[in-house]
Amino acid sequence: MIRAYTIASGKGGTGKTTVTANLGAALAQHGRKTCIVDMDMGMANLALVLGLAETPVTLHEVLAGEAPIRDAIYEGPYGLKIVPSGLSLRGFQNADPERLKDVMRDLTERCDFLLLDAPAGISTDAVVPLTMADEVLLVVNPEIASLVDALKIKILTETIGGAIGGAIINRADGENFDVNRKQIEKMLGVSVIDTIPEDANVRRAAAARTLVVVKSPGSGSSKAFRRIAASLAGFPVEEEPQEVQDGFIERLARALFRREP
Ligand SMILES: Nc1ncnc2c1ncn2[C@@H]1O[C@H](COP(=O)(O)OP(=O)(O)OP(=O)(O)O)[C@@H](O)[C@H]1O
Repeated sequence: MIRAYTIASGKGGTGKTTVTANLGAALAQHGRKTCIVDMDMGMANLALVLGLAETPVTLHEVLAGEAPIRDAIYEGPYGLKIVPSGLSLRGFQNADPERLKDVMRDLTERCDFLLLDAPAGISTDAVVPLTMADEVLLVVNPEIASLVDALKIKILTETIGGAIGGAIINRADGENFDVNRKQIEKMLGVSVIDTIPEDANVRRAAAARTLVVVKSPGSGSSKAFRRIAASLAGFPVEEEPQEVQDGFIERLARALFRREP
């Protein structure tokens, strides 16, 4: 059975795109056919985070009726399927709702898991994805401003008939919490699925146009992404992941060009 999740937050910059991409890759790594869709028509970050160089056809062209959805599906790590968005301020406002339904139906036929990366805020573009998935997952930072905005999204989702599947705390920085897990659960009235630590490896991976679960599988954030994937898909969590080994070419290049200090 296909499971569709919308990853939302309310406040911008909490880590929705990071969570969508890494969770998608962690599911794909476990053999789950997974498709992630960038529904943030204004920001279109997913392709950048995944290092996709050329995306001539995007969700934007598909919704405009200029291309079939299959032309807007690109392949990422572990066979993860990615539908990027176009840079357009028009967003869904002019999109034909029937076409959007067809696109989603087509995607659900191609995968076991569908993850939708929703835009921040409560514009039309942000509201549409809240109604489309089985469950909305709220990505929050452990700070009051993020929680207040997440609460607005929760209320909005429930008002329009959607369901909240839980919250994911991202960028939890050691002791540096405004609010702890229990307080977050009380304030939002939803359970916290897991906590992803603040992790410099996330930014290093982003700078290298790749994902932390690919580049640094042993890092704290990667472990959290795999735990969340395991809980969504119901497979056991691997405690000791294998670090990705450099390929032969990388090792050869290092051996040949190593400079002594
Ligand atoms: N756990 C983490 N540790 C360190 N840095 C992180 C973490 N999660 C996200 N980041 C960084 O925070 C920034 C914002 O993340 P991201 O783009 O995923 O947020 P977003 O909620 O999708 O933003 P927007 O609202 O603009 O779409 C990025 O630079 C990302 O690398």
